[in-house]
Amino acid sequence: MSEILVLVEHADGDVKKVTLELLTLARSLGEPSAVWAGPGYTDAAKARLAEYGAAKIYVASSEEIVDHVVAPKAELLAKLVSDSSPAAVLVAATAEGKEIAGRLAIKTDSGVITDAVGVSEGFVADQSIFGGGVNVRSRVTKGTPIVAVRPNSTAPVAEPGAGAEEKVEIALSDSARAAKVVERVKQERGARPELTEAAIVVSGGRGVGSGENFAIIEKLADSLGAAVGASRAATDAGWYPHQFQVGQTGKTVSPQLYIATGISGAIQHRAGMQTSKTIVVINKDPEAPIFEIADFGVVGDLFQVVPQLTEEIEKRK
Ligand SMILES: Cc1cc2nc3c(=O)[nH]c(=O)nc-3n(C[C@H](O)[C@H](O)[C@H](O)COP(=O)(O)OP(=O)(O)OC[C@H]3O[C@@H](n4cnc5c(N)ncnc54)[C@H](O)[C@@H]3O)c2cc1C
Repeated sequence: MSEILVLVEHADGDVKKVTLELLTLARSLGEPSAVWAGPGYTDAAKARLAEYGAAKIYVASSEEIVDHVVAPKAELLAKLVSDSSPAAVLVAATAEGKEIAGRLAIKTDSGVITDAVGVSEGFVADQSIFGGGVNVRSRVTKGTPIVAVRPNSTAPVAEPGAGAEEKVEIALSDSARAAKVVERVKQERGARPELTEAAIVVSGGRGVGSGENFAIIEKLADSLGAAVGASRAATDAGWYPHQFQVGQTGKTVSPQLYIATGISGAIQHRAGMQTSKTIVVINKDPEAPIFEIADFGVVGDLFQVVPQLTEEIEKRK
């Protein structure tokens, strides 16, 4: 069976959900080999990768890999492409993943497709463009297909693989060492789950009215153990940080439950949340386009509905 390399995204030793999605996708195309770059590899990480079908796990755990943000990972993948001639390489379409994909394409003289939302037989990649208005199918015609797949495009499904470990030594080139990390400041992580990995997301839009008012969105989110998201209108107004923006130019989420409050449902917002399993809308305008994709809708003032909903949820705990 043809080998598909999957670059592992990990933080603090934990394998990120997007990697489980990529392994699931890779299983439908061939035999996945996970590629772990940098320190932090543990037995738990190995078990997780094998649980989702990694037949092989390449481990390059040199500290040096994280001393130089992106370039070493591209060099590592290029070495593996040259050594084992895989049928394709899948990376997450995160900012870092896309840069690695581009560098790898140059190094291996291959074609690259970014922001895919699916990959099917023959490595034909689906891309959803113009805010989900147009679907494009593309195929790499030169070299090893390199595809950056958007998080939350595939539902992760466990199916065990052999998880055979293979250590990889890599001698970085001078150009990979040309930019070195001089300081790392860890971002404060609150108690809430990470936006793209959360099972429930509560988002607020322009209807929330101010940054202070986002407190009621946060309260509802906390009552459900959810992440908080925001529309671009809310982030552009400075009411909520940009890293929480959902949509075409923000994050793509696909939780079990998405609660949209005070959001009209512009196509660019929908592009980032329309694959959520259940969508609940709270909006005072019954004509708001977001109701078109709602499973449940409440026509009402969010300043009345949201606190009542939070209170009811808290009572039932
Ligand atoms: C290139 C490009 C990229 C973009 N990328 C993104 C993106 O990634 N994400 C994104 O979100 N947008 C994006 N946008 C912007 C997008 O087009 C919309 O402008 C934006 O999504 C609107 O945000 P909103 O729904 O919060 O605001 P509005 O469209 O103003 O809607 C506010 C809603 O709140 C409701 N409301 C008001 N008061 C209350 C209340 N008290 N109770 C209940 N409901 C109330 C109103 O009825 C209305 O439906 C992008 C635009 C462009 C051009």
